[in-house]
Amino acid sequence: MAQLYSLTSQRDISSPPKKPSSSLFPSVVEASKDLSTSLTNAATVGELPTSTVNGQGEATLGVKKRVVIVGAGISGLRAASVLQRNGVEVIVIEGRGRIGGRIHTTHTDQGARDMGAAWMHETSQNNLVKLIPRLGIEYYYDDGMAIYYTEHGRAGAQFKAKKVADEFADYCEWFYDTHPDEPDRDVAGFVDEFVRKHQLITKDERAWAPQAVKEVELWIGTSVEQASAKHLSYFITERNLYMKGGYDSIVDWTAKSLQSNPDTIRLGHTVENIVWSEDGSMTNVVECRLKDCTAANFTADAVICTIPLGALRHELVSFNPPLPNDIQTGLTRFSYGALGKIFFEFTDVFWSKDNDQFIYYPSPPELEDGEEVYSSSAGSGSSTTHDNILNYATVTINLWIMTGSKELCVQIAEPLTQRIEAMTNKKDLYKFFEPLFKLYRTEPYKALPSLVNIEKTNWTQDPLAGFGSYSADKVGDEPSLLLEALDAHRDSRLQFAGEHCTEVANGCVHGAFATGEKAARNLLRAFGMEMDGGDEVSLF
Ligand SMILES: Cc1cc2nc3c(=O)[nH]c(=O)nc-3n(C[C@H](O)[C@H](O)[C@H](O)COP(=O)(O)OP(=O)(O)OC[C@H]3O[C@@H](n4cnc5c(N)ncnc54)[C@H](O)[C@@H]3O)c2cc1C
Repeated sequence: MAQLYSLTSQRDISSPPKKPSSSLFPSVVEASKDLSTSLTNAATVGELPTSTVNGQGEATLGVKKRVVIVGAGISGLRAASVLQRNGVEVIVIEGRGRIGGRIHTTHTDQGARDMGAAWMHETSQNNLVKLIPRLGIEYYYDDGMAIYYTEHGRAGAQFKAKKVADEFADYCEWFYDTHPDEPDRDVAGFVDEFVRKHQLITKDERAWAPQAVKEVELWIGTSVEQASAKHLSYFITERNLYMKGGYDSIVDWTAKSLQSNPDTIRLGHTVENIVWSEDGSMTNVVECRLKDCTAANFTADAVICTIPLGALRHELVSFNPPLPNDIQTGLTRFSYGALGKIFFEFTDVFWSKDNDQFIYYPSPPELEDGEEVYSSSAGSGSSTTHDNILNYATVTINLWIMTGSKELCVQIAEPLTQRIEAMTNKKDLYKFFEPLFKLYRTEPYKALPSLVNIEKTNWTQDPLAGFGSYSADKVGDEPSLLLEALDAHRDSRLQFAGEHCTEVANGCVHGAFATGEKAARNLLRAFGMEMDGGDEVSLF
């Protein structure tokens, strides 16, 4: 798969798209033919245009517009269903053999495992929550009291490092609100300075608060050493809702209207190149490669590209002509993170049955004077001299409480995600994580029960996921540049959608969903078509 992509990104698309002649129909075929000859065995789909292209973006009476949507993730599916409902012919091109993209539920006899999105975030503002009662989805707000651990065991009620970390996050937001011209810096460095200057915290809190800040890594998917302090997304008050049966029910609902025609969603088609025009004066062509290496082209009045930010940044799809400068600049100033998950199934539940999450903070480095920061009652010495999971912040989900399965899901962030996702030996994998499970035992004198099964994510190995999980603000990023650029091109026949195309709910399913709807609406407006009033989950 990676090889296919590297070939793609180097391919020279030498023939520029043709301007239509005064007779529009022939020009559409011409453009398709020219492009199909540039690919061996290319089958051009849509040679009979469903609409005329008049260069003005006006709808032509009685002729259906066609839009090709690249990607059958939540944003692409939503875009397609909104367009279809409003009378547009849609074709969704998807590289995988399944729909859903970064929503991927696997089902075992123990229950559902969400390898990608698992929670509905910001539940007070998230319109998708309306689907929970409507579809009768079983849910659980897993925001009960978490247990905090260090390598020395369970932290007590007076462990205030987390509070100091929250205070730092407040300070960070205030600082950049009031000093917008101050240079960005990494979160790790900024929190170190914060605790050093803080005169009212204890020595232990000064040492542990920067460790507690690392909990944010499991939200943003990247390390505090890389994360931007200026754009730190820190979630303190919102509620999160977990769907016990898996997130795929939301994907299925979104895709339902598209599945009545089996030709609407084309699975196993990897898009390599998009020939596009901003103003509709030329036909758009989406060029794909199938698993058996044959090629297929799809012509359209417009294209919505929903491939992940990581894929755009790696230039895994080429654009002809190249993307406008403002969009290209925006792409370079918005980074991509890598949250990973590993599911461990055991023969028995050995952890607390009362708590939703177990949060682990790695030990701080020694203080400058070499003094040990935290004296261990366990007296086992520092585990952090060993190469294991205890050197990293983790958030572990208690699946037993959610689904009754004897499973824990450990969440990790980059750069550890890349390393773990590349591991193939399950024995080595378990050995790496085992010290964490030993800590979580409610009866520490007992041996751990047998491991039944391990399943891990592989987003960082996957070009269709852009080699990561979702967008992340790293030092020096300015995500508003991309969003402003997309807005400046809101009438373009090449639209972008996906979790990276929004400031609100960025990185989340409901954010991605809304961008699909927005891109569809932009096109309907550009086509001069009436829009319906939306449905119950519309954000407009
Ligand atoms: C581990 C993990 C945990 C997460 N947890 C949560 C959570 O709890 N809550 C939450 O709200 N969000 C979460 N997210 C984020 C959420 O999953 C995404 O924001 C959302 O699903 C993105 O949808 P999308 O449509 O933008 O992109 P995608 O779902 O990635 O859809 C893009 C589609 O394009 C396809 N594609 C890519 N390249 C090509 C190509 N060249 N040709 C054809 N098709 C292509 C892909 O296969 C994919 O199907 C998580 C993500 C991950 C990875």
